[in-house]
Amino acid sequence: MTASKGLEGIVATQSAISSIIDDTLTYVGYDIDDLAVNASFEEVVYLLWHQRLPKSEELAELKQQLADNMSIPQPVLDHFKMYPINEVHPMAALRTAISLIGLYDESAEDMSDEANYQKAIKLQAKIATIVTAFSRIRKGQEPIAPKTDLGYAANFLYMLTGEMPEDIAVEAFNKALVLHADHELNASTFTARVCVATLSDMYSGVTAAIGALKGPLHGGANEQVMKMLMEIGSEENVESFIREKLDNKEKIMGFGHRVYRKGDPRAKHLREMSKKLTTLRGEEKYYNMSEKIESIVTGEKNLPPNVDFYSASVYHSLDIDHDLFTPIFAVSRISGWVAHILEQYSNNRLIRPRAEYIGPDMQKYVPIEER
Ligand SMILES: CC(=O)SCCNC(=O)CCNC(=O)[C@H](O)C(C)(C)COP(=O)(O)OP(=O)(O)OC[C@H]1O[C@@H](n2cnc3c(N)ncnc32)[C@H](O)[C@@H]1OP(=O)(O)O
Ligand SMILES: O=C([O-])CC(=O)C(=O)O
Repeated sequence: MTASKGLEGIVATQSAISSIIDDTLTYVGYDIDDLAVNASFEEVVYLLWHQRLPKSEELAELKQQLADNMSIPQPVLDHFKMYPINEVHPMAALRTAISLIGLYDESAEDMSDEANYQKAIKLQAKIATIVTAFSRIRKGQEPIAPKTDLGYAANFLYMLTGEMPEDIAVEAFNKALVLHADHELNASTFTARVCVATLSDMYSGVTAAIGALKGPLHGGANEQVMKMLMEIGSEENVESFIREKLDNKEKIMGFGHRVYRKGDPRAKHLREMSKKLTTLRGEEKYYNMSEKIESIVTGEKNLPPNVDFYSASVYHSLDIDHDLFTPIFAVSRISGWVAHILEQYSNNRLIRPRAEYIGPDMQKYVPIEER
């Protein structure tokens, strides 16, 4: 038995949800470039959960179900006030809150297909409210109730600020949600599948997935990218900052990928949005700095940007707090986690790989007084 470090190159499951072949990403066979330009996030959610695009009445029904399920139990809101909220990372708060809302769902342990589908809707609906309510409560503001006539992207931005978002912000946010929704067997999705393959419940699977997404080698990279841009501060500083990091063999956040070699197809959409939005906000410097970083890192290391790189300046341009970038990733990716959890339940087998043992051999027990 020989281990593949990080399970590189191991095919661990079959899936009909999304695929990455020759650097092309598809959701259920639809190219991400096509969906990014044409689809609403709700259509993508339906696509991932049903493996087909919705007809208009099916889409309307899903939108209604999401709108009807957005409120969260008062004890979850009260819970945010119980700890030093300004010292807590929103991803940690989200991880706990998702687990907590499971306690208020009477059907949490009901493993029927219908109950699991209802849980999917509840989770997708409530995660937007959790993230926005947390953000407001920590600023001493009251949470804002969703508007049932708004789409998912618009509602998120509305609940965050209490103001009706501009069309351009809704369009950009919707596109970002579409681009982040699913990604084959990435670390957080794999985590979710491993968890529920024990026949544990959906809340456990999603809670585990949030924990995996939080790390800076995965979804947590988008916040780190913004931190780096702020630290660099100006275009003139890019060259020396990045070269020093590369010389010190430090990783540049937002670059590299386990699967893509030539590049992440999502990055170009985010690059385009970053250019447009930073220009509109008079903050072109973040786009210009990003472009310069890209040119150095690709030139020196042949590492293209991943989805996390330009999403940072996009979210910054939408006036979103930097530590909410990864929770927003989760708001989108929960659609993929849930799709994979439903797929895992539908054809389940316990996921239990082996380890290549490299520890000592043939040891004899030594009584404690003789050690
Ligand atoms: C949504 C997402 O999860 S997208 C990924 C988000 N994560 C990041 O942006 C963090 C930065 N990137 C990375 O850490 C990695 O590229 C990962 C985690 C994405 C992929 O990791 P792996 O496939 O395990 O590649 P690994 O970390 O082994 O890197 C291979 C080589 O490329 C180098 N490398 C990889 N990424 C980077 C980077 N961002 N900056 C500099 N060097 C890098 C490594 O140092 C290593 O070099 P070596 O062979 O000389 O030791
Ligand atoms: O697939 C991966 O390893 C990481 C990634 O890009 C994602 O989850 O979107």
